[in-house]
Amino acid sequence: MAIFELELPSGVVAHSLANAEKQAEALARTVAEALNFAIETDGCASLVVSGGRSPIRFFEALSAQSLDWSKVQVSLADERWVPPSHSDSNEGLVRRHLLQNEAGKARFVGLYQATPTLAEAVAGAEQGLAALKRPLDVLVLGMGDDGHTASLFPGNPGLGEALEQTCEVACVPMLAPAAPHQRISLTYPLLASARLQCLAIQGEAKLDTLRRALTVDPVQMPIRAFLHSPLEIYWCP
Ligand SMILES: O=C1O[C@H](COP(=O)(O)O)[C@@H](O)[C@H](O)[C@H]1O
Repeated sequence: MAIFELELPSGVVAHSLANAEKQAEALARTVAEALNFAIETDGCASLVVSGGRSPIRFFEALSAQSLDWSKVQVSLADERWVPPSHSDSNEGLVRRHLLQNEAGKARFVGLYQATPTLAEAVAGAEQGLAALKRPLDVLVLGMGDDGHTASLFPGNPGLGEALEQTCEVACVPMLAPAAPHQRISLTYPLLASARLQCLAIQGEAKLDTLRRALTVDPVQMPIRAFLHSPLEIYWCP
């Protein structure tokens, strides 16, 4: 199934790239252009990226883009509640693959704190996120095979509220059903405030997930909440 066979809501743009390298380059160019535009117009820019297994090439392509990185804030759509040195840490991933060389001058707004409880870490992350330029300039989402995005996982008690446009908090605690770590996720209104919203996915299985998501409610498959204009999907086989 090619991405163009999906009946996407009007205003959702789909880019089909030949391979992961071309996907990373195309997405990095689009993101850098939007960040440069924000720096020119507002003097600074905010970028929220996702973790997981797939964004490494994109991070490396983006870190090589010509940008005044000292004027860019970088934060995360979600985090596992583990220290940055842990192999599952999204902060660690971003530090290793994006915040390198010139891009190391960007200001990182992390979500992890070494607190006794997850609730305290979420409260600390909420305070840190207050410094993030809003509305966001750029959001890059990923998507799990169950239709989760950021760490907005189906089945979590606080999910419905986190997906509401009226949700007043920037982040919430979440638990992934099949993964060991507790999580912190940004909520829908902050994520969806981004002027440029991109979803980066790879492989036919993720197109199947997307096709299913188009037929259900966001609480069943949270990516559904983002499947509207101005989303741009970057897909490769
Ligand atoms: O758990 C997560 O998974 C999703 C998807 O990751 P991928 O490696 O399959 O692309 C990711 O978007 C999210 O940030 C991450 O915490």
